[in-house]
Amino acid sequence: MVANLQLTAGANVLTALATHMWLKTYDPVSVWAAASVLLCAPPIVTYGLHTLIPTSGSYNPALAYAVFYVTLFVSVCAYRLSPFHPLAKIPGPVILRLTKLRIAWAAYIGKNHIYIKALHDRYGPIVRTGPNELSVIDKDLLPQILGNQGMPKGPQWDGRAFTDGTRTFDTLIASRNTAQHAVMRVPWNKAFTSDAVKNYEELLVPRVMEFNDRLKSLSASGTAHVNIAKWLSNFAFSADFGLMREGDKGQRVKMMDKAMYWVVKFVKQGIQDSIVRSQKELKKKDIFYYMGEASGGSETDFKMIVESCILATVAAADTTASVLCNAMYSLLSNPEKYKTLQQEVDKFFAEHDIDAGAQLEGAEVKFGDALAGLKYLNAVINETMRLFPVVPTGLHRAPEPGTGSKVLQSGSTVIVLPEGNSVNVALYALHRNPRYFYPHTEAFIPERWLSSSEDKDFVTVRDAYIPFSMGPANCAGRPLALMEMRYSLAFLIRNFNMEFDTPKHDPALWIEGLRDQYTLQKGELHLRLSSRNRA
Ligand code: HEM
Repeated sequence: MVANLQLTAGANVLTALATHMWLKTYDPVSVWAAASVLLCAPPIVTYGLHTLIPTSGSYNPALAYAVFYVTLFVSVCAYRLSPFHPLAKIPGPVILRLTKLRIAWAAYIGKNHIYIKALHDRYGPIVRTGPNELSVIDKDLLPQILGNQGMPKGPQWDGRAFTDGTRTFDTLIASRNTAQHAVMRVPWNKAFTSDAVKNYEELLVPRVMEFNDRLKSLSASGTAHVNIAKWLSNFAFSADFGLMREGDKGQRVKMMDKAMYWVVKFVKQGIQDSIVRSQKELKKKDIFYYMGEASGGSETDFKMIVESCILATVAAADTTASVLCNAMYSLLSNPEKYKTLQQEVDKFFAEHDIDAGAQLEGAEVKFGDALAGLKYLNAVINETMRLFPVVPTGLHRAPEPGTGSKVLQSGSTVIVLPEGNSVNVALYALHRNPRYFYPHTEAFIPERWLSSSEDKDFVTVRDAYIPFSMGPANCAGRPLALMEMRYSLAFLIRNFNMEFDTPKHDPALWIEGLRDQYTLQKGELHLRLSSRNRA
């Protein structure tokens, strides 16, 4: 009997160790392969043994499972804590060396950005945030991670290809293969040349006008109480879905807020919308026009338009709205900065004679290039994206499969990152690193963007500021996003007096409501708003 137990236990200890070796060597393995081994290995090995050695007593599957799982658990924990792990020398809390459960909790409550920043404050610019994962905010490592010689997207994007139930749609943002990503990126680059962006300006200007008109009519009889966060989200969606006129009837903005959780539901709606677009609006010179042109009318057209529609909608809409809301919050929290911006904008509108209402009706009035020259406006947008980056922790990269490993070096620190391990660049912590932005790192000071490199008042290390990421997978829509934000902010500041709607709504709740769900999701921002008197 004792010999039987020893035999079963010994066989399953060896099986568990072999399973750990297999997982370690070939990770990531498919869920099915892992589940099959974990479920079937103990009974098969034990049964086989008892069949081969008839004198070994009765077959005991419960004991087999118990020994197998306990051994596997101990082996995995010991390895993750051991000096033999490739990330062993990187500092970080012990619990994160063992499991990502703590990070998963922070992500679940939407506060991953705060948690990761606290880790960097304590452990330095390179932290081990999981058994096989690092978080990095060392600017010298950014090109090696995100740049042309960097790495493709990491495993967080596995399984994120969209499906409508019958077809699968690969997306640019989720592509983990460098060559495939480069091919998929071509139409996006064509869709954001400076000529193309000038065409989008024609579509954008009437939207900005309509947005302002709607707010003006709300405040026609004095002061309007508005949740500007909701209005700005609707504004960002308005070109595609006509929300400003109809309200959020299709619940797309609401769905969007939860999109990172309920991707499939959102995508089914996105596919439906893209079918409508591809049938109706491809002739217009919008993003989809250029996408269609780039594909040359091939049979992949439809697939690409669908994929692009979904990605552009997800990538474009709540990103710009998030920055605009955070800019409003920051300006209203710093009245002297608000005043400085208002003076600059008023001067600009006067100089360009933009105040003659009728002139603004037509989309032919375009001054995006001139707005790009407004120093303080741009400084406000920069400072907002420094403190509130739209992708706070999610720039995830991993060594290209088949390359073995990636070597990262900063000064005397050398990290060898084998396949199966990954790196996150946490913009929220990077942009709030006092090494790069000093003094008053946590404060909203647009002036730091106006300083020159000789300026002694501010340290502003521009290489450490990458709100649109960098390298081959940087934000494809950057020029459009910047243009949209400049227009929207300049017109809001020019046309309205705004203040927090206190005491009815506590502005502090705005910060509490910000959630890191890959993009920075927002809560409500209640303002009192009145139209500014015009001469
Ligand atoms: C303030 C607004 C925006 C910010 C801060 C922003 C930021 C970002 C960031 C940080 C990434 C890179 C993710 C990574 O490296 O893993 C990204 C990717 C992307 N963004 Fe934006 N974005 C904005 C608006 C837009 C707009 C308006 C569009 C298009 C209409 C857009 C389209 C994309 C696309 C297609 C990608 C994927 C690029 C690739 O994987 O090659 N974004 N964005």
